[in-house]
Amino acid sequence: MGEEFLYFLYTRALRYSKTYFHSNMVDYQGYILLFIIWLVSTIVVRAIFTRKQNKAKQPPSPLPLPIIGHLHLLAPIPHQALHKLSTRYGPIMHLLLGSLPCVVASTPAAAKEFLKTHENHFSNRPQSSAVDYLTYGSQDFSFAPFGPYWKFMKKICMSELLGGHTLTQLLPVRRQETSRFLRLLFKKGKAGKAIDVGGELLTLSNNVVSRMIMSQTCSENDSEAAEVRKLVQDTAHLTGKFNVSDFIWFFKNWDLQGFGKRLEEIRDRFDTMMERVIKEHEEERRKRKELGDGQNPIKDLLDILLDIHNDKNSDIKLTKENIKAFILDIFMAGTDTSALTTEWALAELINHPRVMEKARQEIDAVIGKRRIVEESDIANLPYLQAIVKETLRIHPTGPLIVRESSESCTVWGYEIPAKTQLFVNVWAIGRDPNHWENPLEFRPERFISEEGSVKGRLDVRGQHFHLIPFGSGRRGCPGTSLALQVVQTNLAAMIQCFEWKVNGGNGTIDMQEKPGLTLSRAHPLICVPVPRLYLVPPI
Ligand code: HEM
Repeated sequence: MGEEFLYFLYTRALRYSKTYFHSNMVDYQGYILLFIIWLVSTIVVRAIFTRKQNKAKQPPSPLPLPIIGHLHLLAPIPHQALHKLSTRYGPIMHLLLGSLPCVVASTPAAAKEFLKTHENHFSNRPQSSAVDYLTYGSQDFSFAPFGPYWKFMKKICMSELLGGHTLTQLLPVRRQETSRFLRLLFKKGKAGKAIDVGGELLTLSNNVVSRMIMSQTCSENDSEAAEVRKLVQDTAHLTGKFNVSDFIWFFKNWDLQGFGKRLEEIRDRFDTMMERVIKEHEEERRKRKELGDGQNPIKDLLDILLDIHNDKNSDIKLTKENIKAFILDIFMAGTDTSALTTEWALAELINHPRVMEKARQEIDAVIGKRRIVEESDIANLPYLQAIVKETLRIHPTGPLIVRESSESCTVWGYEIPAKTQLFVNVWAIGRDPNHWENPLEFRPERFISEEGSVKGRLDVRGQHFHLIPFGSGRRGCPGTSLALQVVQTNLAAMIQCFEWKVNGGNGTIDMQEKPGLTLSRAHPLICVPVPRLYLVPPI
């Protein structure tokens, strides 16, 4: 009823303003009428909101504005704004984002309540029109509702696609890409040239993921690699944009910002690339079969997915659209998250020379100066592991975990209706002074036990709710092992092989953040990698 009344008021306002502007009349009465409509609708929204709050006990909330609710409070950087609001409204808040009801959990206890105690109610993710379109009508994995398809894909992810066996088989791919990356750094460093660290790390992680997914197809060819990178960047850019029609029911069927055309263009580019890559894989597989090649070649992720697609006995029929949408998921979830984590870690180390030196001493003591650090060395580098944990605590590259309630439930005595969006503020949780001593200080020692080993108690895999950079529970990140391997190994090699010289400024790095889905640096990290050890990375 309230919504209908509001709709009536706004259609009137809209019609009036159209007539008004079209007739080009300067009529002060118009302003008065618009003002009255705005005032009445504000009062109505507040009355509805307060009545609803009284009816069902809802978490505390600031007063919403008509139409936009609390959207205006999320600027400029949502996780920071939500953190600030939580200091006033508490660990569980209720917000209206346009017409969408949301709850925000900002402490470890609140996160545990939603992600563990009420996991069954919060195992879905909300849909957005951009993601729906790009994933062939939500045929992907990351946004699939919790159900048979998601369970099937999760099992394959953990047992095959991102499981230990596949990661071991694809180790040479990661090793080769690290070598390429280090060679480039040596070349630039010897010439005294500065690099954009974030840009080079993004190329590295994109190449690793491309090659793991579809073998040499992308990274052997520089223009194809660049094409994939551009696609990933464009997709991240568009899906990270605020789309009015997702939040304000009034504009649901309008494309006010002209997203439709851009989405179409990106999906066409992605689809053309995927069709070509799938065709090449199928051709290769057919040839191998015809030749009766008894050898067991190393399978990339696309091979594994095509095997399932062709398997008549598979529990679930995997369509080509499912495969393409899954690959898009992996590109989106697995590339810039790892690159950004490494970039934040290096920025912290440059700002904390004592920590950098201690990490270097550890690496030199364990590996020596005659070879470059490898993935298998990481287990023997507890201080390096602590640096990565400390980075993920202060700079979690997925700062907000986003879920949606599948049915109504009661959390801490609050009524949470079905279809409520949940934001778990991982960024705020990592800085909670009730759980972290001097939370804003970068101090990896907090993860080291007295005898020098990593404190086993504090893991990043979702068991300890004051450190959940990879989420928690069944919808937690399936790429955690891969991400940790890639980040730790490349960071270790960057510490071992180079001194990092910052051009200009007073030698310290600015740590400001920039808005976006993932936690990016506001200013690029530009440094000269001055070679420290003259080791030639093998190809
Ligand atoms: C430092 C790197 C990374 C960070 C910080 C990160 C963080 C996250 C977070 C916070 C979530 C949401 C978890 C939840 O809802 O509880 C997530 C989901 C996901 N991540 Fe990662 N991630 C990283 C790397 C990767 C990599 C390398 C891959 C794959 C190659 C990956 C694949 C995924 C997928 C597919 C999901 C969706 C899972 C689902 O909905 O069931 N991530 N990640």
